Amino acid sequence: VATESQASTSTEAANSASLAKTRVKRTPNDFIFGKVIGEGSYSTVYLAKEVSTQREFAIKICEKKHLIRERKTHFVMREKEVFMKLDHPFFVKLAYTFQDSERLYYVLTYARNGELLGYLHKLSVFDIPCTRFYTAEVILALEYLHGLGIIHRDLKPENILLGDDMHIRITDFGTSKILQLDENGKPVNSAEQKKKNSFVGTAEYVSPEVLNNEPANFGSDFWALGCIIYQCLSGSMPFRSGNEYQTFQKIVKAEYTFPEGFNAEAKDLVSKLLVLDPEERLGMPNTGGMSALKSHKFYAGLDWDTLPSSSPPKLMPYL
Ligand SMILES: C[C@@H](Nc1nc2c(c3cc(-c4cn[nH]c4)ccc13)C(=O)N=C/C2=C\CC1CC1)C(C)(C)C
Repeated sequence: VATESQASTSTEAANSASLAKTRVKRTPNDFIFGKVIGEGSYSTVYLAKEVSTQREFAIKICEKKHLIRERKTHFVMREKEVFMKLDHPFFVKLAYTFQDSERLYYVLTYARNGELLGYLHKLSVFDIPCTRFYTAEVILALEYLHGLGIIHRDLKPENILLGDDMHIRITDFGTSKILQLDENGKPVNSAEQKKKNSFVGTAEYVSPEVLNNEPANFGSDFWALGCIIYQCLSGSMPFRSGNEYQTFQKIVKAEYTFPEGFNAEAKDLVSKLLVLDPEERLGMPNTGGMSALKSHKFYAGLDWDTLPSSSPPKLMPYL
């Protein structure tokens, strides 16, 4: 009996030790820092290698003094809150966080194949299969995100990264909004949720309602999706203009045109997303929700359920 109980205590000891190991806080010395892979508005993201495992990560570093001076602490808190909620293959994951006296460190997935935008610039436009595939992955990501009550609010090709497997990894949640949902997954209609936006997205992708200083809603992400589909197939942005003011004038009037030869099904889809009234955009409850968006003829024949495990189409330059 003694040996048995000894055995069990030693296994317990081993388990709790291994548990403790995963909980032990890392320090900057556990990593070798490499190139800067991106600058956020109050942070820098570095490529880094974990010494003990040789695994590569993206590490976001924020200066505490700068955050406090710029009153951005709530942004990093919100971002961490969002990352802790996310558990889906199409999003960058937060592996660990730690801090030293001056800085906060966020250890995140390194999306080895970089920004979708990089491929779009290299190829200038995507063909129909690639546009269908990658925008469908964005739709699945939005379905998951909105299901958690989270609005991305700054969706754009720079924030759609690509993993080793060439599936998407969406990132940059510093400016997301978390809505409280009722039992049917609908945003609760509260004063808090009607609060004005403390943030405006990137000019070319920002929605009319955000420019009119109305609260962002899930529709704001569908507007950005419309801009992204247009950009994948045309190589340019629907509301691009000489300067930001002119761009905003076009957005609030949903004033844009399609280039010659723009795919007809995609034209129909984009025209149902770039709609002034957010409630009337495809994907919103009034127009049949996510299932209506997923059954649009542009995605005819696409198997939504196997998408995350399917092999992505080759992003090929036109011959
Ligand atoms: C949009 C974002 N850009 C990026 N954010 C992240 C990357 C990332 C990687 C490349 C890349 C990889 N290979 N070549 C380029 C280019 C841009 C990246 C990554 O791997 N892992 C986590 C990231 C972000 C985590 C999130 C907390 C900020 C900004 C500019 C805000 C840094």
